[in-house]
Amino acid sequence: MERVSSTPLLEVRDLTLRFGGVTALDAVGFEVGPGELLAVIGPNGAGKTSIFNCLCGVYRPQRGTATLDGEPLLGRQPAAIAARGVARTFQNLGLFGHLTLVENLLLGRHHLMRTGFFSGMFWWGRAKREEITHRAAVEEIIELLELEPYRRMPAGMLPYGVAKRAELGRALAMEPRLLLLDEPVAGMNLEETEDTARYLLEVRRELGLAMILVEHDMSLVMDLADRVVVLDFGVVIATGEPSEIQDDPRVVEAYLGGAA
Ligand SMILES: Nc1ncnc2c1ncn2[C@@H]1O[C@H](COP(=O)(O)OP(=O)(O)OP(=O)(O)O)[C@@H](O)[C@H]1O
Repeated sequence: MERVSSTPLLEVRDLTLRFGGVTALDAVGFEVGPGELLAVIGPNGAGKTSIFNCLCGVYRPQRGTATLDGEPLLGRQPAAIAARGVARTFQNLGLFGHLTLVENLLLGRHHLMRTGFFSGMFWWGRAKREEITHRAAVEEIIELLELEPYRRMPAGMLPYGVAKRAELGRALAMEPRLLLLDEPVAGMNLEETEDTARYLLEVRRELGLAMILVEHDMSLVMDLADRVVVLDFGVVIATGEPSEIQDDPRVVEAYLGGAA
């Protein structure tokens, strides 16, 4: 498949993260082009989630760089990284259970809101206009992900597959430039998995968003990814298009080794 652009949106170089004696990431490097969907795969403990935690500012790697459109990401606070356009979905859902779906999506836009509570009281005209804009943006996402029937339902009461979709919606509400998807189909049945693949393709088609997908479901990875990075014990052992990766002996070995 043709690469989307030659200028990368995200460039990760030499990323190295250690926990005591454990090297979770060892000089990891990869790029994501604008609009590209890059999958990161590897056996349990290979370091996939650690990459996300570094990119989001949760972990501080000992070495390496990560730039988004040339701007450094590492060393910043998670909120500052989110404000620069990196959004993430969580394996175990990052929704507030007692808030409705719409409220959760509005919260996702918090960093885009310019009117605080007090200025909202005094400048109600501007605050009102701002709220209308944010609600309209949220409604567009609800429509895109076909979440209309669940708008007013507390997130904690959503069926699992719908909650995962709402989680995707919360991340999209942040208007990211790069979306990090952490096992979006974990725990889903086949039908929910196929639905999720369809929604991800739709998001990509409509928004042209660059994404990194960490996922154990190989058929989803092979169907959706433009390129795949394979990690094993914190080291990148292969990078390529899905068809190239599938037959790579190092990849087969890493997976068989993991399963043995
Ligand atoms: N906070 C931490 N403290 C200590 N060790 C950690 C921490 N986070 C990750 N590790 C270690 O770093 C390595 C990589 O873990 P990571 O969770 O990134 O792997 P993964 O590929 O996402 O695994 P999985 O597929 O099981 O989610 C593992 O050896 C793990 O035990």
